[in-house]
Amino acid sequence: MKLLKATPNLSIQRSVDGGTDEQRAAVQSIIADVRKNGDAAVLKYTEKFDGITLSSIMATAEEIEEAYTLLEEEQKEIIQRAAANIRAFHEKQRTQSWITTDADGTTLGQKVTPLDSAGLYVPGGTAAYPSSVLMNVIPAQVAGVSKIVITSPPDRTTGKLPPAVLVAANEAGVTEIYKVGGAQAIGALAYGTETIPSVDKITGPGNIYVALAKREVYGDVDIDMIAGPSEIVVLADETALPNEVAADLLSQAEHDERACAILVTDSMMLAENVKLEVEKQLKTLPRKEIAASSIENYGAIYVTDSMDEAVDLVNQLAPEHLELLTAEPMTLLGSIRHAGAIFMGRYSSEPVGDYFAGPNHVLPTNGTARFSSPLSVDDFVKKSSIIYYSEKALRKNAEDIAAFARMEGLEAHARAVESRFK
Ligand SMILES: NC(=O)c1ccc[n+]([C@@H]2O[C@H](COP(=O)([O-])OP(=O)(O)OC[C@H]3O[C@@H](n4cnc5c(N)ncnc54)[C@H](O)[C@@H]3O)[C@@H](O)[C@H]2O)c1
Ligand SMILES: N[C@H](CO)Cc1c[nH]c[nH+]1
Ligand SMILES: [Zn+2]
Repeated sequence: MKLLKATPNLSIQRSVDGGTDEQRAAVQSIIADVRKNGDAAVLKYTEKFDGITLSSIMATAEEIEEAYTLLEEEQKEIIQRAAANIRAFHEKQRTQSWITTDADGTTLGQKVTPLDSAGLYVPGGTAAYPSSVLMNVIPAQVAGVSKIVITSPPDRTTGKLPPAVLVAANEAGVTEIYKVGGAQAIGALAYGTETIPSVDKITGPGNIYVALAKREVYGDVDIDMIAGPSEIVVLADETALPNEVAADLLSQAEHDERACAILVTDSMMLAENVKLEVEKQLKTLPRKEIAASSIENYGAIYVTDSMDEAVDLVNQLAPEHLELLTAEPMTLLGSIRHAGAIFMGRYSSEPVGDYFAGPNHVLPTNGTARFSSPLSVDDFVKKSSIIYYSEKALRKNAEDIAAFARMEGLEAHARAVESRFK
């Protein structure tokens, strides 16, 4: 892991580059093919990229039933307990319609309406993500979306979805689940096939092909964000324990070879000890090749001259996950401006949020926390403005409105308002 002295104008290496020309071209051609040839194209790309011929594109009731027999009772209960926490948190995000009326009868408001349909992508190339099922489904349900479907890549050998994914979906109340991954899944959700319905919004994280495909279909449907590989920044002082810092960094490095794990600290002693700990702990991980590659290429330890400088650097990084492992994390919270989720203190290790606390784990990556937010109930609603003017209100304001219209050279606008009083 690189140990570097932080400099004021640090150029940050990002792990997402918008894909190569070849990847973009491949994604465009997959989407065009799915748009034109529907299920046949979906099946073709599933064979090509997932190495399996599907007997059914949709997960069957038998597959869902079988999944329950393959999971231990305790595992089902963990899924249920996590779901309860995630639901409780997202219930607090509900936004209400509102309306106000003033003395002359002017009534203004905002009507909140759930989206009619949402397609939730659950990644599955190198790991199964039942937690991502819950993190996508629950906010959509709390928002009141009536049609919710899931897509996720099938297992290469069985052609089925991982049992935990099927159980999480079923426990959350979704049974329309398609065994399709990658750009072909996104194309199908955007434009529909004989089997897979088109939806109004596609959410959920995925690899570069999924990300590029979401970018490609945006505008025809809505998307939540382009979520890239996982990232963690730990901001720590000399009170942090090196083994805990290293463990937290590795928790995200094991996701993906392009995941990004960074320590920012004002303590050279901590920096050196974390470096040693990362090397030691890495060796014992089952996914050590993935984590090692992530740490080698995108991992870094930055040592700053002060905590103020460290906080500036964190805001520059705008990470997906930020851990504050300092003596008094609360005192730093006000100065953190850019982070998808902020984990406070040593008992709030990042996986607490990945699985269980309740806040969403689909978060802005790649510096986009500068301007975007975690997946939430807001992603699954839209707002309409409500305008009611009484005769009295229009009389009072007609002259201003008509004059404004003429200022823009739009005579028909002015006359529309004046026509009420002719
Ligand atoms: N932000 C979050 O909440 C969150 C949660 C879980 C995972 N993740 C991230 O999601 C990503 C998951 O990636 P993944 O690959 O494991 O699963 P994935 O489901 O995103 O991608 C697998 C699919 O990619 C397609 N594909 C593979 N190679 C291809 C090629 N050469 N050409 C065209 N398509 C191809 C295949 O169709 C396959 O089904 C990781 O980066 C992980 O860090 C993020
Ligand atoms: N850390 C991931 C988001 O970047 C979410 C996740 C799912 N499972 C484990 N982790
Ligand atoms: Zn994670």
